[in-house]
Amino acid sequence: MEMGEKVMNSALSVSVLRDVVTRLRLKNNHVFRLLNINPNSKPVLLFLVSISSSSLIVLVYNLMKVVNYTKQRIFDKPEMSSPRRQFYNKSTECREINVPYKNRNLKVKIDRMNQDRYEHDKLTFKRFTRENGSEGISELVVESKFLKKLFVIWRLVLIPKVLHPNSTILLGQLLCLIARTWMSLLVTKLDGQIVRDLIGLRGRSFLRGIIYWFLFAFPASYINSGIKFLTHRLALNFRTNLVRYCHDLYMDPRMVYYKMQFNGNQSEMYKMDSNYIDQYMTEDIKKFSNSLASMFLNVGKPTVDLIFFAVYLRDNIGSIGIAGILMCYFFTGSYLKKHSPNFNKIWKTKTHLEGIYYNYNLNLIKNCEEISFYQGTVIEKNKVHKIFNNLLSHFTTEINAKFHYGLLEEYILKYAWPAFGYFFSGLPILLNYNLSESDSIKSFIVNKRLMLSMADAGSRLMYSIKDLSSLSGVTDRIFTLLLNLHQAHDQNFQYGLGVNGFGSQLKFTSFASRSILYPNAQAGINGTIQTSYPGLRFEQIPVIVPSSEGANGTKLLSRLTFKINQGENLLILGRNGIGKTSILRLISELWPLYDGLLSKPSPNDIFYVSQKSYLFNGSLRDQIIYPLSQIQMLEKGYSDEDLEGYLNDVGLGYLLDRFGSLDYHPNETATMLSDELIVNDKKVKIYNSNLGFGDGKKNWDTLLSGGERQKLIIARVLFHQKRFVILDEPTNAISYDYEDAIFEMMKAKKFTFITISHRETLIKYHDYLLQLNSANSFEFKKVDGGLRTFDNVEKEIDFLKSELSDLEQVKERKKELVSLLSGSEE
Ligand SMILES: Nc1ncnc2c1ncn2[C@@H]1O[C@H](COP(=O)(O)OP(=O)(O)OP(=O)(O)O)[C@@H](O)[C@H]1O
Repeated sequence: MEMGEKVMNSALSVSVLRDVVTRLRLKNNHVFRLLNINPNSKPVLLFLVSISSSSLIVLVYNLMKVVNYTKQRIFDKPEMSSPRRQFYNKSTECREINVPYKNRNLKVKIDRMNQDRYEHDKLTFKRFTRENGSEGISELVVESKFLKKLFVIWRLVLIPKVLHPNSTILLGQLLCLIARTWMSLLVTKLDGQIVRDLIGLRGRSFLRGIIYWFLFAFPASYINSGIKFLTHRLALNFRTNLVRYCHDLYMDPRMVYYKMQFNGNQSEMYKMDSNYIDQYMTEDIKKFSNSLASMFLNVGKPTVDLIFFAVYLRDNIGSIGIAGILMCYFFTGSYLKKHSPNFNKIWKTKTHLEGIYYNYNLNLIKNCEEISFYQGTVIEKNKVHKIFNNLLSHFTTEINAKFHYGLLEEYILKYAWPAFGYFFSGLPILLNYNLSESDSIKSFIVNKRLMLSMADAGSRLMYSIKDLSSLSGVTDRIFTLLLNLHQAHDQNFQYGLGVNGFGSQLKFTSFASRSILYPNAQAGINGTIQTSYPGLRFEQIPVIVPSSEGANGTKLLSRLTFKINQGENLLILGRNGIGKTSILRLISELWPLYDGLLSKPSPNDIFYVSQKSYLFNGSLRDQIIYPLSQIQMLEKGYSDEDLEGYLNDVGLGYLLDRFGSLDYHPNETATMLSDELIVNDKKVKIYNSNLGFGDGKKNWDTLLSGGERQKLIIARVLFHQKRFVILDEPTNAISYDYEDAIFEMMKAKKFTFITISHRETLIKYHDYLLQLNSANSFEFKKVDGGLRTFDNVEKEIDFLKSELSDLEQVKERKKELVSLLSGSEE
């Protein structure tokens, strides 16, 4: 109803306007005559065009709203909602996600990831590194490879094809800029006319000039706001493209977010500290998008102005005059540029130091409890002061450099250039004695205004060098980010080699050619991984920390060999730092297999539990079902009652009483966002709390104790019911009685589990023991009914002897203590 009214109003406004125009132009022609206005003059026409086009835009906008509203009413009935539609829309080949907006959920469509595109783009980056080498950091005001890098980002991410919405916006921006400059010329002429009429005491003409001025204001305001709107829109589109591109690479199943730490670019040109990737992905992308979008405005506007004004001025002051002005601009501008500080370097250092300062504060918040226990306030304060002082001294250097440059800049751009303007605009009047006084004033006003506008355009162009310099710095950072992401995303990712390994097929090259290219990386990734194996088998596998040294890197364990079948549980024991978790990293393919054969079940049949309990910002339910969503859980046929059962199994049933329900979210506002959907023919309420919104004040890590967190993770294991579970120290914070119950339960539920632990007491729940003694020594044994089995009698005798000697030592110690106690009593 409301829509209909809006359409009617817009249609009415257009017809009323047409009516008014006809009346004004035809019937009331005498009004124009009275005011001395020409109905066909540019101000009148421009005024009418801007009014009618804005009415048209309002009409089209409202019509589109009505069409969309009707389409939604007819096609998107709520009862037709299916859970699939929420995540993957087959008809449109895109993913839909819910984004909270004004107390409701907006469905945002995200195009499906096109792997081929990224593989193709990778080639461009590889070619770039090959052709441009890896020279040191640029000392120039604008980075030496700036344009090349910008071109790569532009072509691959910002505007990947000619017919792209962003090209349309750019074209619109250019047209608006030309229109604006043209209108400035008209206004300049009008300005001269008004002053001439005033001096010549021509009242009616003066009044006409004022009316024209008011009429001009309409199209000029439209165009100025249009330029600003298009600039903001373009910046937003650039940012969206870049963020999605980075997320596609970073959040890939190839686990780029993990591998980034091993991407060791040594060259300054491509170096990136993965600890600060958050700053690259958030702040830098935002800065890059904003400064690139406004760069068109900052450079494009004065350039268009300069060209237009110069051409127009040539008619007034002649070619020699205009050449003189431009020469003055050129020489003073070059002088200024020569004395400009390296804003590119200044900006890059500032960003880096700010990143360190920001990360330090983040770390302090994250570890506040630990630091408080250690009473580490003083040392932390010293550290933060040191970091801030570095930032402060950089700011001081920057301010000083800017001050000196600013002096020169102000003198030349603000005062010298307008002085040239006055001089050259006065020349025609001084040299042309035949002009009347009012005509020479008009000519002077027009020329002066044009000169000042030209000087202003020139100085804006010079000021934009500073912007260009910081754009060059941020382009460099964005290019480095994309390059590093592509390197870590490469199928043949060469750990630790960075640019040297990017694009090289080390795996397949001959030993001789490899040692010439990379003297340290003398052996590549030669291991074989076999999946869908009904068990776990390690055949002659070395455990090596990934690095540029390749297979010659730090060897934690050598030639590890063991095998278990489905249904047989394994315990891995060993001292701290021997490489237990690293075995898990090999199985999950986070680390490369440099040699040997690894046979493992299909990835869908394995569930990994890491040493640190990973709990995140979401509801209690989300913690149990991670990494599934609530809809996926319901689709699989699980209900909240099942989850409550798992919580009871691990002894956390009381959490339901404490928090009220599984919907509990540490951040209450997040649970308010809900959706009703039909899943498996049942109407269910879906909470979007797993979107991760929260104020961060309360989280599961602070709400639960260490043991409770581990129990919650075990509930997660029970929920997923994968055949193979690999657990890294899963119960080290859980009391012995519950540890017993948990392992018994997992055995009863017929999980095949591989446990990494220090606790020998866990042997009784396992069928096999892998005892890691040192880098070159390990024992793999079958455990029988909780007792160790031995390969030969000698070994069993040795074991019993050591146990007996331990017992003897204990007896001796007991005697000593008893005698000490009796002595003290006496
Ligand atoms: N990304 C890495 N870069 C360099 N060294 C690493 C890396 N990850 C692990 N290491 C080293 O590998 C060694 C084995 O680590 P791992 O985590 O496997 O030990 P662990 O046996 O599980 O020890 P713990 O029982 O204390 O958990 C450690 O000395 C560690 O410093």
